Amino acid sequence: MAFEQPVLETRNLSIHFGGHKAVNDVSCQFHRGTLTTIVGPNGAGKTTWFNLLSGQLRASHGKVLLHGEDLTSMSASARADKGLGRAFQLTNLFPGLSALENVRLAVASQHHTGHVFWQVSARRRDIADRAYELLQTVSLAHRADNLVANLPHGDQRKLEVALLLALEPEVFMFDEPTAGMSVDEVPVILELIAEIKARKDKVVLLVEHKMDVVRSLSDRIVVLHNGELVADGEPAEVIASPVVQEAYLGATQGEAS
Ligand SMILES: Nc1ncnc2c1ncn2[C@@H]1O[C@H](COP(=O)(O)OP(=O)(O)OP(=O)(O)O)[C@@H](O)[C@H]1O
Repeated sequence: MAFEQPVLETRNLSIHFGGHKAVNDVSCQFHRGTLTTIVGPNGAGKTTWFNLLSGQLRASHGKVLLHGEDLTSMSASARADKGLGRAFQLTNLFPGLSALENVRLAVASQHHTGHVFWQVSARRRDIADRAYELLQTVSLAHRADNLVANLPHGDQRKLEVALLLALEPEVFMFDEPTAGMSVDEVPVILELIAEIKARKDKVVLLVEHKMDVVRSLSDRIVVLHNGELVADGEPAEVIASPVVQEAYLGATQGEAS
């Protein structure tokens, strides 16, 4: 693994809002088959760094590379086409369509076949089958015909994961995927993330505050504090490090323990 080229890399990635350095000089590499959790106290720069990766924000300085290709000046949609997939906390769902229609649209966007008449109906069938299969994967088959606007919050979050799976990205980015979910809904999402990790062919990046989740899923933890990368390594080692204890005890007492 150490000799493999990284799938994703940031080099000196920075963004400044006026004089405030929200992300400052962050360099790290992510390899295929790994799950890395980005932790840090509130305001540390985690979401901003995600935004710089996915293209919602443009860097003031530094680079984002995917397989060595510089994506830094590309739009968010161009980066998504290249393989950077991000779950967007419900903003990419169509509330007026059913759960199945939402997934079908995402699957259809990935199927580029010809327009020969006999191919069209076979293609439609494939897309519908795949969409239904993805709903089953996220335990939402029973909600297939429900309008998204009427789904409980937890089901909407699951649907979002189905949309992300439909896009078959190479890099999965999850920003607090279980936020706002009831306790009984959380395991479905965590198991899905664990399954993606178990496939060993993807890069998974997770922003997460809950330390039990971080511990159970992560191969590696990156710690941001005041926009800077202050620790990066194996979970047990990073969690025990003075810099993490201090960062967490300063802002979210008890969570790092
Ligand atoms: N568009 C913006 N303009 C000005 N300041 C911003 C902007 N976006 C983020 N910031 C600032 O950058 C810093 C990092 O914010 P960010 O949301 O990335 O932190 P975070 O680690 O994700 O926090 P949380 O855990 O609370 O979600 C904060 O001080 C925030 O106020």
